[in-house]
Amino acid sequence: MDTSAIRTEGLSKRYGRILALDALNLTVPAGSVFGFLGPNGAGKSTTIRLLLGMARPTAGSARIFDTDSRNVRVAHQSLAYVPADVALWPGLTGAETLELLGRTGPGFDHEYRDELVERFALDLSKPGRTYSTGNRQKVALVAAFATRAPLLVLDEPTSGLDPLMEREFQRTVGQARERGQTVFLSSHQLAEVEAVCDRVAILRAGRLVEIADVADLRRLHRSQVEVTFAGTAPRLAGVPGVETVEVVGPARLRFTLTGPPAPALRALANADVTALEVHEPTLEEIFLDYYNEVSR
Ligand SMILES: Nc1ncnc2c1ncn2[C@@H]1O[C@H](COP(=O)(O)OP(=O)(O)OP(=O)(O)O)[C@@H](O)[C@H]1O
Repeated sequence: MDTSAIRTEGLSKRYGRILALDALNLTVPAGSVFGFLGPNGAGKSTTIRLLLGMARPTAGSARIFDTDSRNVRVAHQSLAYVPADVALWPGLTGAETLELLGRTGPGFDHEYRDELVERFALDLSKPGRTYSTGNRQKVALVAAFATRAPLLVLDEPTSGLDPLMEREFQRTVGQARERGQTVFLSSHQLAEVEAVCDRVAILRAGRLVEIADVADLRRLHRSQVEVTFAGTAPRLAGVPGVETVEVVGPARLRFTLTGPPAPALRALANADVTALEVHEPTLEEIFLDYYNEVSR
């Protein structure tokens, strides 16, 4: 039995002359919270459509647990999906909508659903046509999280939520992780991905440019280091990983550090360092680095 919730092999999709997705190899371990990032047009929604069996791959394949994603009837017994643009039935109330979605999904935890309705401050008595974008998103989120689906596929699920609700969303993702559910989260909100995801994939122009644990990504990318010293300045020229050394005060230097810090630490150990500050890059800085690098 495969322990991945999602596994794609050479997954490709062509729309006429546009290669929207180019041989994607992606493994999402079961039980992980996985971020799926990329600028507009990178191929995120195309990937999600292929995973859901809503589009057919031009080449390659995708599996949801042990089922080919084209086998929609079986694959959807293990997943719940929140689309980027949630459309609700205009004439059904929120309560009726949740009832309906509960019956079509892979099972429903009614008690948890009621708790989520409270936490997301949802008024279920109104008809769908009166819900704002954010409230439609909340209905879809509650419906998805209240299933016992082993895999939740969320496509930009919080773009319409206010900061309080965003916090509630993050808490709910944490609870899904505790239950052992897998969360696949496509998002433009990098702080959100940073807060909830264990692992991320970065897509650009249909290609995977990075896939790594969030902690490793931070470690491998540029950190800003500030050193205060007494006496002679540490000699940092030519030290592997050290770049753009700047003097920022009479006894203070700043430099960027990429990769393992050992060579820089050895160089600093030879000086009388009185203070050391390391600023690790945010996911946003890392993302912009990738984006600028490949668009240059
Ligand atoms: N049905 C379609 N017909 C033709 N081209 C398409 C179709 N769907 C997507 N594309 C193209 O495929 C590429 C990837 O689009 P996709 O919607 O997957 O990107 P995305 O990463 O989801 O972007 P966004 O962040 O803006 O939602 C784009 O160049 C897009 O124009």
